[in-house]
Parts: sequence; structure tokens; C-alpha cells
Amino acid sequence: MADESWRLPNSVQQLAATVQEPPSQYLLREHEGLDGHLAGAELPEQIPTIDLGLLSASNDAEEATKLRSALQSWRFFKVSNHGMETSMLDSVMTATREFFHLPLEEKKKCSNLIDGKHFQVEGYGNDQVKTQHQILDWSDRLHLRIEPEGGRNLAHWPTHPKSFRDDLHKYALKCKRIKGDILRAIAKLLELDEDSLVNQFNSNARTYSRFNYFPPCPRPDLVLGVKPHADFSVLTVLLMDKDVAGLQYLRDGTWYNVPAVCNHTLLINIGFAMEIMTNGIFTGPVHRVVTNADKERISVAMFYGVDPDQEIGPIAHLLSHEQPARYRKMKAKDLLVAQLDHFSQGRGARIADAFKI
Ligand SMILES: O=C(O)CCC(=O)C(=O)O
Ligand SMILES: [Fe+2]
Repeated sequence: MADESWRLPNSVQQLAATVQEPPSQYLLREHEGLDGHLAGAELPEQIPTIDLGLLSASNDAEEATKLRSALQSWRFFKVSNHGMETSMLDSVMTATREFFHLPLEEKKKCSNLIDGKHFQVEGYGNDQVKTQHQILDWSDRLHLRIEPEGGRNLAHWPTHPKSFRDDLHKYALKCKRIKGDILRAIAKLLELDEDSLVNQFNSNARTYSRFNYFPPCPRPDLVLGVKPHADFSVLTVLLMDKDVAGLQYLRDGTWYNVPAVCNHTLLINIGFAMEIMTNGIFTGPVHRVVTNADKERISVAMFYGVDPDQEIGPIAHLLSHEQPARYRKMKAKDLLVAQLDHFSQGRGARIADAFKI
């Protein structure tokens, strides 16, 4: 029988502790369109910061203008005054770090492999390995469904550290408020009914959180922590490591480094689902994560997606004779399946392009 062991991904954390050189499946190949130099450029200006208190409490035109400009230029932004204590962000990061520092056998209790071999999206592990040519990411993850709350699969939710579940639950509640505030502000920018974006999320809408762990990598010049991609979500709230940088965004053909800042920061970007709903008025930024030789890095992404069985397409109010639909309608789950397939195969970062008319 053919050797199929390549289908079972390694714990990258385990690999990092044992190998001098990353195995070949992790190495970028020039001819696959990956540019080979991963250093990234310094951002020429500060990351736009939106004061959520101002944005949501009043009709603050200045903050709304800043939001529009952030969505059109860098296409990601920080939020301040978001009502979350630094101690809460610290707790989530500490619980995440403690989870990844548990022995492998302990983490495997939350595994994303059924019977040790059949891949599912939720749980602890890595991307599905579909072909022997797939370039693998230098990271391990824990992927958990947060909403609908009744659909949480607690079998995948760590019980160590003890605070993990509680911290995550409280953090998710706060993030949901942030998501609502931003979606209402974006709807206003688009001159839509204030709740028209929030109302796209029915009781079966899916929120996933992804805890990313990037161990130090002996070849940061040749290995990526996460391949270039844009998120499939409507909106993503990203909690970044306060000490170690690694995230890069692509703008006009240049990769820019997002610096680590001394406090844990919440970074927001929109994803393909929002791009399609807004008929491309706002587009999901392409980003990736680079590795470094010395330090581990962690991040926690909260992805807000709609009900997988819901049809998504450009919102009717944004269409006119002059502005016809630029994307086909599709089931949200078709976008997700296409994204997972596309991403694992490293077939370019922008799956939304495949849905353009
Ligand atoms: O680690 C990061 O900063 C970003 C991770 C990311 O892009 C993702 O999980 O989709
Ligand atoms: Fe992402």
C-alpha cells in the first residue's frame, strides 16, 4: 500500500524543537509565485486607529471619515476605546500561550483529526494536507466554533488552563459588540439602513476563533507562518502578540510589516464575504505571517461569518444601472469550501476573484 504518511501533518511546535532545518514541505518555491524575500517594508505611516467610542456613540463625522479612509487605503485598522480591559486581552493571550505550552498528548485531546486521521475544521492541529506538493505553514492552531453558542463543541475546548473557556466566552461577548459597532458604522458609510449588515447574521451565523501558534523557525527567509490569503469572513477581529511582529499586509504590490506594539492590540479587517456584499466597494486585504528564528509568536483571530446555508451576494441597495453586480450570488458555505481548497493548495490569495462576474 502506498505510503500516505505525508497526509498527517506534524505538530510544528514539535518539529521546531527537534529539527535543524525545516522539512522540504515548508519551504517556499520561487516558481509558485512566492516572492522569495520575506523581509517586508516598514509602514510609511501609523496604522489608522479608530476610536470606537466616538464612532458608535455619536454621529462623529471625523471618525466615520477615518474609517472610510482606512477601509479604502490600508484596509485594516486598529480600534481603541473598545471597552475591553487590557487585563482581559492579557488573560486571553496568557491562556492561549499556556494551552500551546501543554504536552502534545494533552493538546491532542482537542485534535482536529477524527480517529487520528480524518480531518475536520474544528480542533487543534494544522491545515489539511491534500497533496504532496502543498507548502505547509509554520504554525499550529486551535480552531473553535464560538457561535451559534448552542453549536459550541466543548470537546474541542481546552480544559487546561482552567481559565481558558471562561476567558474565551467573555472575550467573545466583547468582540461581538465591537463587530456590531463596526458593521453599523460601515452600513452608515454605505448609506444603508444602520442594521442592514448586522441583520445579515441570523441565528445560525458562524463565528470561529483561531488561535495561532508560531514557533521560532530556523529558516525565516524561506518559510511562512501563514500563506498569503484574505479572510473569508465578513469581518475579522485579530488580537496580536504584543512582543513579536510577523503579520504583513499587501498593498499595491508591497508587503508591509505590522509592528508589534507594547499593548495587546485589536486589529480589524474585512473579509471576502463583506467584499461581495458591498459589491467590491470595500475589499478584503491580502495578508500573510512571516516567521522569525528566535521567538514564538501567538495571535487570536475571531472570524465573523454568516449562516453557511445563506445566500450571499451584493446588497441590492448598492446596485444600479451604473453599478451592476460584480459578484455572483453564492451560498456562504461554497465560499468557505472554495477558500479552504484554494488556500491549502496555495493557488493565490484572492478566492473572491473566482466569484466575479
Ligand atoms: O497571526 C496573525 O497576525 C494573522 C493570522 C491570520 O491572518 C489568520 O489567522 O487568518
Ligand atoms: Fe487572516
